[in-house]
Amino acid sequence: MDLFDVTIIGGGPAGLYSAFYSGLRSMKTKIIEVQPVLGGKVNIYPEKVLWDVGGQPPMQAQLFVKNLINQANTFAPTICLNTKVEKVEKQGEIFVISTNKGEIHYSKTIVVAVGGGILSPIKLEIEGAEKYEMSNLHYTILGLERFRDKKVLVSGGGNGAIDWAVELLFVAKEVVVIYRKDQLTAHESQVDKLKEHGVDIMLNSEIHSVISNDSKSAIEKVVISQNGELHEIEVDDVLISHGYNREVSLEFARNIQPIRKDDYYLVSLGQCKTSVPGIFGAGDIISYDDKVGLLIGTFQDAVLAVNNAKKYIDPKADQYGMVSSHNEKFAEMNKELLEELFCKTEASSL
Ligand SMILES: Cc1cc2nc3c(=O)[nH]c(=O)nc-3n(C[C@H](O)[C@H](O)[C@H](O)COP(=O)(O)OP(=O)(O)OC[C@H]3O[C@@H](n4cnc5c(N)ncnc54)[C@H](O)[C@@H]3O)c2cc1C
Repeated sequence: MDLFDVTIIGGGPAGLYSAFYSGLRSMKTKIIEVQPVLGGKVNIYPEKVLWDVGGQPPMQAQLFVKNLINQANTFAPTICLNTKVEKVEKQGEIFVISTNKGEIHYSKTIVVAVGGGILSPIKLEIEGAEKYEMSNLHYTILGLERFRDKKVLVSGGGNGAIDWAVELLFVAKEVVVIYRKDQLTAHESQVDKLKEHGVDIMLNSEIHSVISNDSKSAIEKVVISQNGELHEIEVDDVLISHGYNREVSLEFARNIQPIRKDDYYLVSLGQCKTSVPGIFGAGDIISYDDKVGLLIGTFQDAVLAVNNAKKYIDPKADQYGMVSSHNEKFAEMNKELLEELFCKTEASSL
């Protein structure tokens, strides 16, 4: 039996940072991820610029994911892609994890980092809307250039929608935002940017129907219902950002059953509240008072989960890992990095 100290279910930001941190704590680590790539839901906004990750310069999400994956690989965890965890059981002291491939994985502890689960965007509920997905109806932005000099209607008022609207300001000819509530719910500074650019923000508004071109392959006009009145708006592209449906199909054996609050697992100091010890949680899937569903939150969650997993396996272990500047695991790597930096400084001063 190939027994791991910790098996991390989900290879998004929380799972990736957990893998780095468990390596730091000398734990034999495995990540199991259902998608063919690591990075979690950050992969649905690859071109978005992230400004709010502490200590990082503003960077596109795809570079952030690349950095996260590199960091997660520091201690060479075992990584299983295209593998969906279907069931977790505990036999004696060991967790037995079954996957959709019929494989069984064995682990002393589990970190649940399944985030939003398996995501699919909430689609526009208009009959036949799917046929425009091949042309100008979008649920995410995979390349901003596509929208250069276009008039784009963005439907949605949360952070996802408004962040996209702000990104579009720099390429699109015109951006119009519509939202069904009477107030946008996104971060204030982003909303302010839209206002500064004079973006037309229609509140209490929903898409009523769409009017297509003669070939019926693209949306030409969107009919908006606002306070009972209908308005037609000409568009080049429509971006729907109404959130995501989540499939959280991970099953726990009857004798485990984590305590949930809505769809989320309740944790205390990284430990999932279940009837058996040894299951920890990190990232968007967990809930505790004032939990922040942002990237920075996932890192703190991961550290707590891993430190407590370490302590569970070895009660005599330190509660915290040594900070990287003092940690002997990095001594050789630090030397190499510093030498490289020194050479660069020498070269630039010549
Ligand atoms: C449009 C959008 C924009 C955002 N912008 C920002 C931003 O600017 N700044 C910021 O800080 N945060 C932002 N966020 C939030 C941020 O992306 C999340 O907080 C973060 O991705 C959560 O990481 P996670 O690892 O907990 O979950 P996820 O990223 O959801 O990763 C979970 C992983 O688990 C996998 N998984 C699920 N079920 C299983 C299973 N049964 N078996 C195996 N694998 C499984 C999934 O495939 C996924 O890869 C944004 C989110 C969205 C949707």
